[in-house]
Amino acid sequence: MAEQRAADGAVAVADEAGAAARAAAEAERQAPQERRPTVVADDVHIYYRVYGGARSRGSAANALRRMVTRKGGPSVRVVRAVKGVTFTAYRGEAIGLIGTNGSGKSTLLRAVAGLLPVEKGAIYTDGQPSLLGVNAALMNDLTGERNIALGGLAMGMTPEQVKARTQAIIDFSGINDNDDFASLPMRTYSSGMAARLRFSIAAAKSHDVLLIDEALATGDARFQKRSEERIRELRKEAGTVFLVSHNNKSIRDTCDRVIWLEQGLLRLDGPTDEVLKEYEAYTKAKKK
Ligand SMILES: Nc1ncnc2c1ncn2[C@@H]1O[C@H](COP(=O)(O)OP(=O)(O)OP(=O)(O)O)[C@@H](O)[C@H]1O
Repeated sequence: MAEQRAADGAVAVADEAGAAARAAAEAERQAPQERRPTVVADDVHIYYRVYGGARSRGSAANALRRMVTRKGGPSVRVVRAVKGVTFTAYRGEAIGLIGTNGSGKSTLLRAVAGLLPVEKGAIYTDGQPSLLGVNAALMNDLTGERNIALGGLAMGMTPEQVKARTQAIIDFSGINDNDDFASLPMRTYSSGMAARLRFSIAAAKSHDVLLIDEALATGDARFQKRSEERIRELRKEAGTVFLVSHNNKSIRDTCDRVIWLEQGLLRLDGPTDEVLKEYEAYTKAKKK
């Protein structure tokens, strides 16, 4: 009997422990999904160094003087493109990056993608960020189909996955709407068609962190709508999307949070409507 009670007690304890473990697992499953950081930028500074660009040193006479006197090295001018930006991006967020020309948006995006080093501070990412810019490298002499294969493989798809998705990518891009352009070299595409193909290749895969630079601005209205829908889907697939754009409507339709950069500084970071309201007032005042 005593043994039976002990056994019952053990079962009860095991049940309790099991319930607690299940509750903890459930809490862990829910909580991190809601607020799991994917990109942390900690006081990020990014500088460009332009060689031969220093003021008052560029003339031929100055170069000759330096050669004769053997004084002074090659002149270097430092452009401080991003100056101490801090933010945390979470899983499931779509974040718009806005700011006037030269404010540092593309630079910050390239640094998040790991394509530019940071001078000071640090960027931490969970997962592999993929940058989709209008300049994303595809081969002009290869056909659209070959570029889809190359792009897909470069993003880590298997050859089978590439094969299975090629038609869907062509259809999404709309490059074959008027003729069979997929079998022609990319140099025969208009800039809008090429940008659409780049977007379609990148959007064919779900990304941990997808970085989009102005891609939506290049397509026509129908393609913009399709790509906005796809961005919403990518968000649901649990990634984080960053979108650099001068098109406030695209930002409004796609993003729930906006980071506003101005002259390399983070000016505002918050809900889309609030930040865009301030930004629109700022750009209006600047125009006057
Ligand atoms: N390769 C480079 N070498 C030197 N300076 C650069 C280089 N690329 C950008 N910059 C400078 O860095 C600053 C930020 O440029 P960036 O392209 O990040 O701005 P942006 O906000 O994306 O601008 P836009 O809206 O015009 O695309 C600018 O002052 C620009 O002149």
